[in-house]
Amino acid sequence: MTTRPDILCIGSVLWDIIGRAPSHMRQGSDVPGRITRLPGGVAWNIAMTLARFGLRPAALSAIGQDAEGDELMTACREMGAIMDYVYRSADLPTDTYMAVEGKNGLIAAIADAHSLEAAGDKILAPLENGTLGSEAAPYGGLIALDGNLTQRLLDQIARSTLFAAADLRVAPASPGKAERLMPFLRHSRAVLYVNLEEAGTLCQTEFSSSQAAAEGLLKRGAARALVTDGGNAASDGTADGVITQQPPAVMVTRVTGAGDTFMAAHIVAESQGSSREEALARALTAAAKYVSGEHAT
Ligand SMILES: Nc1ncnc2c1ncn2[C@@H]1O[C@H](COP(=O)(O)OP(=O)(O)O)[C@@H](O)[C@H]1O
Ligand SMILES: O=c1[nH]cc([C@@H]2O[C@H](COP(=O)(O)O)[C@@H](O)[C@H]2O)c(=O)[nH]1
Repeated sequence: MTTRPDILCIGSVLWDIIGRAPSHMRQGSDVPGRITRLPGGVAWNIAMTLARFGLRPAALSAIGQDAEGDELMTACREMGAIMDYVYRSADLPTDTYMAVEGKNGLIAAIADAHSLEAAGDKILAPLENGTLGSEAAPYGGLIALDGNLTQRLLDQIARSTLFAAADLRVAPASPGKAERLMPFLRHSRAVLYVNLEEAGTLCQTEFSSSQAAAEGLLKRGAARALVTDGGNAASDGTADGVITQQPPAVMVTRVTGAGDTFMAAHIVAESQGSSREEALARALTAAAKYVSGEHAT
């Protein structure tokens, strides 16, 4: 029997193919380096971070029935996620993300999430067919949703009765995909996790602080917004008001994944009954430890 998940992570679970070179790179560079492959996708990254904090995540995604898909399923299971609810497509290939990083940081990346997009609402079947929920008895637990899904499906989710009882936590997949989360601005219960740039994209403006961004998102109709701003103060805005806290000052050794760490730590804190102030402080502490290289993975 499958263990009951603590949280569903809906969105991209794919292979990350990352090329890293120790030299400074620019367009057209052809240099020696290392190429690695590991499970990725925003939903997966959130799932793994949640698992690190002690929750048992289940993924809802589309993975091909190809050899890459079989290997991905095995790798994800070995890392502790429940993969039984994943939609395995017979005719769609397993998705891939490819990035090139030089000494001077990320040079470029391409996210090929076409199979997830093509699978559409098939990935949500377990929430409808009674496996995890149904129209009559919607899933009532935590859900982390990533913005790799199509605008159309995100729109459908925002209005669906299948999600009416869920504690929905939403994150954009990349700054370029932030506007796909627009349907959740007027959603009565969704919690948005965005950085300052993504908040600006959603509100079609530029914000100078997380507090202003949280207020802006609330004004546009968001029920709740958590806004981070790197080493600057982060905010949690609800109808009850905006709480703002300064992250601990740390020596930064890595920033990729800081937003996922913040979100996962915040969800875990609230699932353990923390107040809004406490949850924000715990998320900032976890993200500070992460960027300073303390939980190196
Ligand atoms: N330079 C930094 N100094 C201290 N904390 C940081 C720094 N960069 C990120 N963090 C921590 O990580 C959180 C998320 O970072 P941010 O860069 O806003 O998210 P994203 O990775 O989504 O762009 C911040 O709220 C903060 O707690
Ligand atoms: O459009 C997308 N871009 C990036 C990702 C995922 O985000 C991570 C890289 O994000 P960042 O560049 O923020 O480190 C990778 O795991 C990648 O698979 C994704 O799911 N969708």
